[in-house]
Amino acid sequence: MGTLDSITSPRALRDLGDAQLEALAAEIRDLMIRTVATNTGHLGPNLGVVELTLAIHRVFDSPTDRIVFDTGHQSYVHKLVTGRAGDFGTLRREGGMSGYPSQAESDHDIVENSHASTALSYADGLAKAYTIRGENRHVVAVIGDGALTGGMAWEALNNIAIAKKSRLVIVVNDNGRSYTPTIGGLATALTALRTSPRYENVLDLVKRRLNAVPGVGPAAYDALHAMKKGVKDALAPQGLFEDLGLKYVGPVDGHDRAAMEQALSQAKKFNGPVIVHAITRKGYGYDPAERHEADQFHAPGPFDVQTGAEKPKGRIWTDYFSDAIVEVGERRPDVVGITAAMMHPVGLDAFQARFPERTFDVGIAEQHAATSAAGLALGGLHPVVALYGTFLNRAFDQVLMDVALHKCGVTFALDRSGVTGDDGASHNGMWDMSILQVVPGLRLAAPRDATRLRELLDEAVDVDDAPTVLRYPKGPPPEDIPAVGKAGGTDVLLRNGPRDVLVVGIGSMAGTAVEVGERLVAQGIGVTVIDPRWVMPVDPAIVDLAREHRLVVSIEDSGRVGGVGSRLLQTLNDAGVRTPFRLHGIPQEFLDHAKRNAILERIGLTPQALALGIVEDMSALAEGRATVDADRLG
Ligand SMILES: Cc1ncc(C[n+]2csc(CCOP(=O)(O)OP(=O)(O)O)c2C)c(N)n1
Ligand SMILES: CC(=O)[C@@H](O)[C@H](O)COP(=O)(O)O
Ligand SMILES: [Mg+2]
Repeated sequence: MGTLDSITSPRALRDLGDAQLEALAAEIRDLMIRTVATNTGHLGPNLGVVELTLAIHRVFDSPTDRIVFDTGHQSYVHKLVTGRAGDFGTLRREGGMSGYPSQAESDHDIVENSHASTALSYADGLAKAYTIRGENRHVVAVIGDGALTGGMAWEALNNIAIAKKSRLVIVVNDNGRSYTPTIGGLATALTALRTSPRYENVLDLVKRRLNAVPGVGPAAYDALHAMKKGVKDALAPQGLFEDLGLKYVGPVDGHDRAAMEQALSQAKKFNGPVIVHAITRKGYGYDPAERHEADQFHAPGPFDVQTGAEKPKGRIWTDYFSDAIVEVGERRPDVVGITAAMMHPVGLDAFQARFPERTFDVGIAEQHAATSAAGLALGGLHPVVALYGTFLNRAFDQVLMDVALHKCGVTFALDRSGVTGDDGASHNGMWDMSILQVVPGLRLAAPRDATRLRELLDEAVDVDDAPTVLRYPKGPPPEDIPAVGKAGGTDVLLRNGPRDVLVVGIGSMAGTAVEVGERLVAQGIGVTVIDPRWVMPVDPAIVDLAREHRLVVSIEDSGRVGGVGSRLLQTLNDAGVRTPFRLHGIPQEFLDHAKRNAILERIGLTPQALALGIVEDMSALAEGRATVDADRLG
């Protein structure tokens, strides 16, 4: 029975002595390592915030004081000390604990969105609300150095700096990395502050001298603080936070829990906005994570606890994109690659190794990525911006008004599109094919397999007068799905019997569509299965095919509302084609975390469920029931 089991509330942490807290930290690390080794998750980030989180919960009183985690991937320790240690074995399991804060799990959790750089804005709002309501509550925001490279964080800081009554403590968890080392001027400024030895040595010297003086009291420490400010002004580079008018405490060793508590207590006393700059190491306390070259076990797959060796995983869509973009780079010297702090996860690392001067990591700054890509295109290059689908959401206006309005030849490669599953609601790439439908001139492709990914990427980078988008899911692609014919630019994947049902399989759902077709054939229903490849603009050949069939069914791994199916339906309406239409996609709701296949099963995007639905639709048609018109737009 470890100490952790006795921590049913964070207040219990205050009764523990130093030795018990040391033991607790070790117990927490051990549990996280063993659990993530099988469940997967964000081990590196959480190993780096053990002492920091314990200190926060000992100085502040959650949930009266609110704790907001930016991105939320580093909230395991917080969960463990807020009464959820017993459930930790269900981490990222369907029906189990989320890998991010969850209001449904605990009233200690408040922000669930896993999109980075939002915490300071939430915290600004919360602190102002408590001030206006006269509630004596502190807000503590934990934000990583990577998340600080996101524009929203600076929009928030600009406001927080003048919100003098906000009892807001911002803990900058500075481990120098996003996945890879954090880039940019901010990282340089943080590093300068973190590593100015003269600043540290002078302060230690002053502290030692003060301690040697008998009867040193609080006045002397206030004098030390004033001196520290003077020292910092004199020796350390001007803190960019102080230039904004924010109080600054640090840098503090984020693994020295007592030092963190002292800094947090000092910050708490300010009763106004203040930054506590904590220096930590990602993966701290687990050698395989600390030594992990690529990303210090940011989000490892299953691994061996003893050695840290990750279980080998087969090639995923990302790997095929990685190979294809290098080949494009070989033949097209004008093609450049852009990532938003996810060089390896999006598969641009090989391109970077081959073309370092043509690869840009812009930090967690998708909006800047999109508009700087427009600049690169206006300057005569062809940028390929590689993102996760869900993170394109925040750059929508940039795609619309900075890229498309100017007809810039920018290609967006959206990995993790469709249902991703493990990372919960804000990570599913289920929005891109809806929001991009309204962008004039934009061309959107959804490859069904690795061969089509390569083909479509080649076609996309040849378009220099409009934005092009490729979107593909998490995980391994299917075996190649050959076409048996063509209709316009559309691949025909299966044709059998009379023209009863036209099944439009979009991207990763093309394979499912073929299986649906095969089931229909077995039921004596005639079927044509097609893959549009380019889903925007709509291929006129599909309108002709729809006219010739008795029922059209679209299947997409994207939100139903405003997606490709909706666009196709509207196109048919506009062409006066009244063929009954059934539209299948992801229900427009926030999906709880679970494995991708389990979610697809639950929402009916499986060959069995889809085929059954079509058989029902066909009999409804035969009996003159009008249900299949339910999806027709007015
Ligand atoms: C808008 C957005 N872009 C990209 C990501 C992917 N992502 C998750 S964590 C992370 C790195 C975060 O670095 P940092 O804030 O320093 O936290 P650390 O992992 O170092 O604790 C990134 C890029 C995201 N969650 N949100
Ligand atoms: C927190 C975050 O946004 C990323 O770390 C994400 O969890 C990674 O997802 P994949 O595991 O699909 O690369
Ligand atoms: Mg970091």
